Amino acid sequence: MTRSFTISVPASSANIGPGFDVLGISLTLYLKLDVKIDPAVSYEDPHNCKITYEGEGAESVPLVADNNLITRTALYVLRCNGIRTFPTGTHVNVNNPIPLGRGLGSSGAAVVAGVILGNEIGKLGFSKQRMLDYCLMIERHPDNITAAMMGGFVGSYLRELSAADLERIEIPLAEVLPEPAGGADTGLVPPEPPMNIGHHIKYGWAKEIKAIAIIPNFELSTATSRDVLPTAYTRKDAIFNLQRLSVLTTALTRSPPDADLIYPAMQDKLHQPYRKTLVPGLTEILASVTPKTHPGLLGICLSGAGPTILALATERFEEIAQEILARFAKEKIQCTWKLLEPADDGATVTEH
Ligand SMILES: Nc1ncnc2c1ncn2[C@@H]1O[C@H](COP(=O)(O)OP(=O)(O)O)[C@@H](O)[C@H]1O
Ligand SMILES: N[C@@H](CCOP(=O)(O)O)C(=O)O
Repeated sequence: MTRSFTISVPASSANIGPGFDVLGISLTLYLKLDVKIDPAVSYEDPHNCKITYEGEGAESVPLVADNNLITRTALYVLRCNGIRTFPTGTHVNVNNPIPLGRGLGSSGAAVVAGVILGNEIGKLGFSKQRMLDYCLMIERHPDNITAAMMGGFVGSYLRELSAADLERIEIPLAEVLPEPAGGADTGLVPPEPPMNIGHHIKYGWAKEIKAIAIIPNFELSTATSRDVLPTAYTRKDAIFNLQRLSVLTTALTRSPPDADLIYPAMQDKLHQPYRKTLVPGLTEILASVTPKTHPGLLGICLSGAGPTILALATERFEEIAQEILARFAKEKIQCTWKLLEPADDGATVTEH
């Protein structure tokens, strides 16, 4: 029997200033997979999976099942559960409006979509909480993944794992995801993730607050942007962030939002100062676009690992965006911008 369904997963912005690897907001920009399984059709593919792709990344994303992040993730979930390939006649059409490598959680959305795809195809019946465990074996900071899966404005942490569980989660990624084998199935059974790796809480969000994403026209991989970070911090800098984080999560729930509280609470000393070398103009933009110069602005930060800038505001969205665009233009960087809101439902599956 033919089956078709759609998986929808939102983009996300991680960190929100001081919440490095902790805070995330899902955003109303959705990666969509239209999946059709027709056993009467046979695709010439060793994994029985035909991938078609539209949108961001269409020129670069591989369309081979064991090489594409979405289907490779789905294969990992299936193989952990004793299923080697997609069912005969699987067609996955990807529609992706999330720009790649810009700090808007494209890889997080792809991993979440892949885990949900594996769960649906294998009829595994996992809860979102269990699916998070699978996601966290692949993308190991929980901020984007949790926001994309659960939706809304979320805080998350990783449970301290037992020595045996730690061994399972610390194995190299190449041993978790099936390696592109050019068609040959190596027979590898990947390790199942430990239970309940990630814990999260969903905060409220003041209805007046919208998110302006200013997106530069260059990619910055999360890995490169993490490589510039130090391995140790001073107590002073850790306390600086913790103090702001403790205020910010509640300040963003209060109506009307208080810019005097939120703007300083979105300052950070753990990642943004180190990433300025990768995003020309970053320090100047963060310091000079303020609620005083731009009424309506509440706070401003690097979105995820960058290079996108996220400005939270209640009004004058166009004006704020144009100011940041002009500042990037001085650095010879062209940008686009989008006005977004938290995507409350997170990832969803709709049967047709
Ligand atoms: N829709 C997608 N399909 C396949 N691969 C994707 C998709 N989205 C992202 N990726 C992979 O993730 C990479 C970007 O991840 P990353 O550097 O973490 O940036 P981002 O901030 O966008 O998450 C891309 O280069 C690509 O390899
Ligand atoms: N906390 C991570 C978040 C990375 O987000 P992405 O959207 O850039 O993938 C980090 O700051 O490295």
